[in-house]
Amino acid sequence: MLSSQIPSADVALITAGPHIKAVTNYKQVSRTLEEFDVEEQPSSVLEEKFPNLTIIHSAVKSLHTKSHCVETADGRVFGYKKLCICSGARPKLLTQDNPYVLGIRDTDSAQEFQKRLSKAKRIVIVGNGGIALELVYEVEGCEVIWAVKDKAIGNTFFDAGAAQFLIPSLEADKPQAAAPCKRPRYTTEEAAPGGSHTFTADRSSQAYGHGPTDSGSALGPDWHEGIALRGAEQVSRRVSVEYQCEVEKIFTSEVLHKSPQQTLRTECGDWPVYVRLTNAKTFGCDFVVSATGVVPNTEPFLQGNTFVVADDGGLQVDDHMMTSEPDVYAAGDVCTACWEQSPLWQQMRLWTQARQMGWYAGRCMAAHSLSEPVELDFCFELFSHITKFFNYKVVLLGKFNGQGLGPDHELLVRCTKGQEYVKVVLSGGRMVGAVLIGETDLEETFENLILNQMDLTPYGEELLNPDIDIEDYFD
Ligand SMILES: Cc1cc2nc3c(=O)[nH]c(=O)nc-3n(C[C@H](O)[C@H](O)[C@H](O)COP(=O)(O)OP(=O)(O)OC[C@H]3O[C@@H](n4cnc5c(N)ncnc54)[C@H](O)[C@@H]3O)c2cc1C
Ligand SMILES: NC(=O)C1=CN([C@@H]2O[C@H](COP(=O)(O)OP(=O)(O)OC[C@H]3O[C@@H](n4cnc5c(N)ncnc54)[C@H](OP(=O)(O)O)[C@@H]3O)[C@@H](O)[C@H]2O)C=CC1
Repeated sequence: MLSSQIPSADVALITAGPHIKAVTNYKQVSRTLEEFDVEEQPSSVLEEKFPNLTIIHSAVKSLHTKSHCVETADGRVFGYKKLCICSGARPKLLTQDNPYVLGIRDTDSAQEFQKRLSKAKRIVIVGNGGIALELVYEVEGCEVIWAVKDKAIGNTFFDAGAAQFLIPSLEADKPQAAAPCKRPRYTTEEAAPGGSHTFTADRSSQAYGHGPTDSGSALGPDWHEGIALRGAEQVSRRVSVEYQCEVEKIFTSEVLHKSPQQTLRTECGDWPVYVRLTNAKTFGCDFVVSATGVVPNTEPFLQGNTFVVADDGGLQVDDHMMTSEPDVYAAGDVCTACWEQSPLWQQMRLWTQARQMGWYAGRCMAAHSLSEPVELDFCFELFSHITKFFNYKVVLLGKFNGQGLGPDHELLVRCTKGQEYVKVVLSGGRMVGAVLIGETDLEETFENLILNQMDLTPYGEELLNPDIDIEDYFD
């Protein structure tokens, strides 16, 4: 964005990763919903496209905001007039430095996971967000114990109703793989080697590194397509969900050998590692996946500077994506949006928002350099996200889980088992959010209804009457 907005300026992209990921096949689905692919491209492709762009492959070691320069791991120093920090985030692991606890973020950590999984008979997945939802559905040939803090699955994206709709998909066989995704996989130079419910259906373990040099880009959508997520057993999918519990303790078999708890070993079998949950159950397993959220990658930038950091560890940015340090902007997972937000938008660390923030930060940097005014982009008016869980298309709009609305809201739900789940959040008779699972075709109409804040009281429950073509009606 920056390169195209000010062709006369020298723009440098400094990255610790070996590849550049570029947005391709961008499609504006509706006013705020968008879909796009992300492809790895050689630096030369971007540099040819933008003659004013230079790509530097080295990690930033330190930032000196007073003297306006950054130092890279290979000892070079680059001065800047304006800087945007887009260093992403890393997994917030349950415990650091435990060789049996893995996080998944980038290509290397995904490959390490795949390698360890290929020899595993049982794994424990902790967390109830995006990565856990993807893994429990995709992993085959290995028993999965899924420990979630909540009463229902997928708390970061869904309410209990949607979770109920999705759960039968864990029991059923996966549909035959669709046509292979045309998008190039996220590969490095070497190709990747090939109350409880039960549903049957060498790099070191610090698989995710913490230093700036070993942090690659986050994987993003479809990362598991084209890589086999298969364990060592002949079973298909077998997931047991342990609800409303957290991890109390993780200990290895050596600890068990030395402890007087031999009975535990007899009960749980002989495993490399054991996880004790707060529901008093202990599971032995081959390894644990900590899918417990992310923490912004701010370290190399903080030392010696006076950034204001938000409670979640992100660099605070204002409505021009500016941090508290002069001439320093931030975008994507590393930042925390601290402007007065639209009542229908919230930050979530997602690919879509990273693209939108990066794009808008580029516009702001260019406008400020040219002393031009710039207004907060329209994309921050309404939260919108399209994704896929359990092979269903999922669209989330606005306050899709009634976030921040308190008890003062109403829900309308329409559900056809195995086909669609539609939930609308109404506040004062106006639509403020929606969850659409399946091919509902309602996203554009609902987006409009949310944006125009029309009083829907007269329609009542008819709003979700499947016999009314609501799209036609509101057109
Ligand atoms: C497994 C997985 C699946 C996901 N699936 C989805 C999905 O389906 N939909 C969705 O919307 N989002 C998804 N996400 C989230 C999405 O990938 C992130 O929100 C998004 O990539 C954030 O973009 P970013 O540019 O801020 O950070 P990143 O993509 O993490 O990029 C940060 C970049 O900064 C570089 N870097 C870090 N530190 C330094 C340094 N000191 N010096 C130089 N360079 C540095 C890194 O090498 C990297 O290239 C997923 C994430 C994961 C981990
Ligand atoms: N399709 C998509 O859109 C996908 C998006 N992503 C994104 O990638 C990033 C990483 O994904 P992920 O790691 O799943 O993060 P998420 O933020 O999606 O989910 C983290 C989950 O872990 C829970 N949690 C946090 N700490 C603990 C703990 N100590 N014990 C047990 N549970 C805990 C959280 O609960 P609580 O919320 O109560 O804190 C939450 O349920 C996120 O930004 C996510 O949005 C990832 C995969 C797919």
